[in-house]
Amino acid sequence: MEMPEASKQNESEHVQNPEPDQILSPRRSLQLHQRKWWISVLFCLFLVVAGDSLVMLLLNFFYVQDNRQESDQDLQYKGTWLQALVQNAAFPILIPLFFIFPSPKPNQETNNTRFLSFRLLFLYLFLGVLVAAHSKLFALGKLYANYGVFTLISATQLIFTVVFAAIINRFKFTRWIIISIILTVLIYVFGSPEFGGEPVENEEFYSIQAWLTFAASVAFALSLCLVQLGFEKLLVKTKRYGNKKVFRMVLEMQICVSLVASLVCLVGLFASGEYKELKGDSERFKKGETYYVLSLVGLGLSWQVWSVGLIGLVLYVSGVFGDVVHMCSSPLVALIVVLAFDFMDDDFSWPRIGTLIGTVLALGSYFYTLHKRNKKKMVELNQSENSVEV
Ligand SMILES: Nc1nc2[nH]cnc2c(=O)[nH]1
Repeated sequence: MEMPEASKQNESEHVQNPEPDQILSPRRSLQLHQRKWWISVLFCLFLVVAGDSLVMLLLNFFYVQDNRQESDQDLQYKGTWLQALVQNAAFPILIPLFFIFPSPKPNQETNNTRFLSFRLLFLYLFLGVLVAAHSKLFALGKLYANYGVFTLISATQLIFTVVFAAIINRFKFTRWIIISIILTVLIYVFGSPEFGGEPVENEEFYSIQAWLTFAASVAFALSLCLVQLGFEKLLVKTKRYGNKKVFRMVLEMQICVSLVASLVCLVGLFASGEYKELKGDSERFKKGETYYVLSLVGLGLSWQVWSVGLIGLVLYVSGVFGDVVHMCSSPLVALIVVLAFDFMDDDFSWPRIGTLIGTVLALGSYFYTLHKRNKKKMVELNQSENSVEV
């Protein structure tokens, strides 16, 4: 059969200009690929830890500056739609990055089918609503009672992530991953930072807080596993971005999901009437309205840094690993909060030093599994090369 002209041209271009990876031996190419992968993983890990630290610093700044002692009792529980909106709304800063990052050629056979676009659209819509829900629920949960109780209940997010990952992603657990998960839960519970948004004693609602935080943890865990499923089944397997996992996928996911989540939170802000309080809130801010706006902008940007890192870890490794890194950052965040704020009774004592050491062990044992997986791939390649030579 006669080959179409365009396809002939494509093929000859392909032969004349092979991709850099194709010039190298398979072994060298795998080595380079694994090195790039490690750099991407470490970069995303850095983003998650930096995002977590910045968010907690700015949240503490926000609530310390909010002059609640000087106003009527119950202001503490308002402003949660605003917090949920801030968690998602700064996504437009990612749009220029999306166009800067290179996109590999899409696969001609599978790209642009209507069915695929519909499924992807549905996934982004569903994830957007889920992210809006956990943003709002976590914001409420944090403000309803003691932060120690909040971390105790929100530690279940990792347990839910593990369960969903086993069901949805068919996640394979190793002994080292299980050790890492157990250590992470302990670190998160015992190494939590101080939080300036705690209510005073007569405002605490433990039973409501428990349910809200529980629901937030389930929604967060489900969103991580669905993001992973979306990457695997809709973006990578269908070769929408060629054969590779590329950072552009992370940006696409984050921009689309945050757009939907921001719209939901915006509707919540107006429908609940919370928007009417923004003026009073900004006037009550000790450092003045400019700092009120700046702290919200800073929070918005910090949440984006965190989310991009988290989704990056889901793409390159898994939802479980993303959650492990997020929760392991807790002792480091606690240390930064001790250094930055002068909260009563908040010091970096031996139990917290212990959680910091635990963090190294938890991440170390997960990294050990990742290292072993990479090594296994290299050994398999060597074996297949040897069997071809024989
Ligand atoms: N997933 C998640 N975990 C948290 N731990 C403390 N705050 C949060 C939050 O807002 N989201």
